[in-house]
Amino acid sequence: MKRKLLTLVMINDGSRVLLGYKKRGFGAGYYNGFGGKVEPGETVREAAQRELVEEACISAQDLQEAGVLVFAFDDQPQPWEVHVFAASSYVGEPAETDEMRPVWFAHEEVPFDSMWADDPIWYPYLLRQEHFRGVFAFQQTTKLVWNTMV
Ligand SMILES: CN1CCN(c2cc(NC3CC3)nc(N)n2)CC1
Repeated sequence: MKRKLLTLVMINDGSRVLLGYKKRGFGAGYYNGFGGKVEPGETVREAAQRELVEEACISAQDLQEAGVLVFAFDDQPQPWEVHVFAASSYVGEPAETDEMRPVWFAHEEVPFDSMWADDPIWYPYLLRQEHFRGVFAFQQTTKLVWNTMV
């Protein structure tokens, strides 16, 4: 089955991670990395870079593939395939946009209670810079019901 391709960029400077407070739309009220849809005619990597500029006004210099997250929802047939990238250096200064308010968090202070339920499961791999692949099933797109990290 064709999957919906999405991107997520995590800026990790080794001791802190830059998260965006989502001000509206899907996931509003949660902290997350920066990302969005892959448009026709662009690669996943190009889409990741574009969304980072649009949402946080910075351009990553050392974007690396960090992992892939697949989400199956019980209220929609098409699974999501989220390509997660990590970067430690960027050009520009993180700035608030209509979508996102950028905030730095120490690795030990990541606000998981204001984030998607899958995040605590894969962040440890991200912070240890180990490539991860996870498959998640969500009920009513809010309650994580099952997960396997492969
Ligand atoms: C533009 N994308 C949307 C999806 N997204 C997600 C999703 C997610 N869980 C899924 C149950 C929703 N968990 C994180 N951390 N990010 C990344 C950005």
